[in-house]
Amino acid sequence: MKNYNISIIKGDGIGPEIVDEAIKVLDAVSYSCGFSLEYKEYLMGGIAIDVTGEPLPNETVQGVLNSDACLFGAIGGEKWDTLPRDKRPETGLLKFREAMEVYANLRPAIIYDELVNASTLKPEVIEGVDIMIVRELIGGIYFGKPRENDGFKAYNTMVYTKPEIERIGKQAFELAMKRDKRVCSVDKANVLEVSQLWRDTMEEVARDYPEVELSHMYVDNAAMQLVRNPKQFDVIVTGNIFGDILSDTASMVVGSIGLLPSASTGDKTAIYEPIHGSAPDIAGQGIANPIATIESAAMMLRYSLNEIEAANKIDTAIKKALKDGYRTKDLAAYDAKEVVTTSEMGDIIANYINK
Ligand SMILES: NC(=O)C1=CN([C@@H]2O[C@H](COP(=O)(O)OP(=O)(O)OC[C@H]3O[C@@H](n4cnc5c(N)ncnc54)[C@H](O)[C@@H]3O)[C@@H](O)[C@H]2O)C=CC1
Ligand SMILES: CC(C)CC(=O)C(=O)O
Ligand SMILES: [Mg+2]
Repeated sequence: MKNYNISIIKGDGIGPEIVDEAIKVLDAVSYSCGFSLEYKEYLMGGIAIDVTGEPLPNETVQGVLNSDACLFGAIGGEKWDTLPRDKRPETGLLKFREAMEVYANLRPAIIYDELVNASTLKPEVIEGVDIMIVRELIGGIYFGKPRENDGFKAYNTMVYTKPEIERIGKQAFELAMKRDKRVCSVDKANVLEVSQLWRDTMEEVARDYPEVELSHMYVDNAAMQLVRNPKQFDVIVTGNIFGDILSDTASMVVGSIGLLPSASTGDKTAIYEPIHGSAPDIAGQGIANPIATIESAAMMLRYSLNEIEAANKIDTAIKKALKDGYRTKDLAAYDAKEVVTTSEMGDIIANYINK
């Protein structure tokens, strides 16, 4: 029987709640498809600070590097917000992504037929939406130096090199080749030098993909177009901060931030994580939507473990749970037959794996 080593980072806030549900579903699907998963848990974020004094213990990096794939919840919370920047949970996460060299963050935003009414948009605008946001994850303004805040003047630096843009561009075009062959590159080239390099480099990458149509859009317009007519997008490729913001917007286009999964990939171990944060406002209440994390686990099976049948089974089980009217609180107003807790939603999806 095939056995995979999975590193688990639950993190803070709702992190442990949602990751536990994804593990429940992974256990059901691995049993059903005849492979096994061995989990090892590692610390990152606020919990790691509390236990070890560091937001990213070295053991976590080594453990994840030695695993086949990593499933991650979320980190952060008010308790750690007053720490110096380099000691904060978010810095641990950024350092983690950098250490794993996961430069490509794939964030699919797909409307479930069962949740068309949950979208903030009209059904005719939302039906059939299937967007892949390809966000550059280890460069740009979140990482650029110099960065400083001396209490009077503060600055950050947005930097991209041509090779960094080329590698994320190639990822976007490769994905587009398997989809509708359209890439929209989002930047702010009317104002930023770094965006001009981004745009010019995307044009160069596009020459190797003559079948793919490349368009460019300024990020302010892209934010508007996402809610005006999301179906115009197939693959969106963009930098770190723009992708961060646009994917949260895209989540409400398809109904809830609790629905959007992601894969953070590079040449080492990939990390699978929901796009949302640790949601301290709802932590411990059993109302978080675990679907984004469960779907991230499905992406892990598909991309890192090549267990396609198992990934498809998770997709089908999620759709069945939604079709049968089960909703967590975030979606309670939309065609709910029964409003369920985080843990009940995990149970329902796990039980539907073999039905
Ligand atoms: N990848 C990560 O670990 C991330 C961590 N963060 C951190 O998370 C903390 C909270 O940040 P926020 O800006 O509040 O963003 P957030 O994404 O945690 O929450 C934003 C809003 O969405 C809701 N929400 C999020 N996930 C949900 C789910 N699964 N089901 C139902 N509702 C959900 C929350 O209750 C909140 O009202 C901060 O410390 C932030 O730095 C933020 C984004 C990503
Ligand atoms: C701490 C942030 C950089 C994480 C975030 O908002 C994200 O990756 O979506
Ligand atoms: Mg974000």
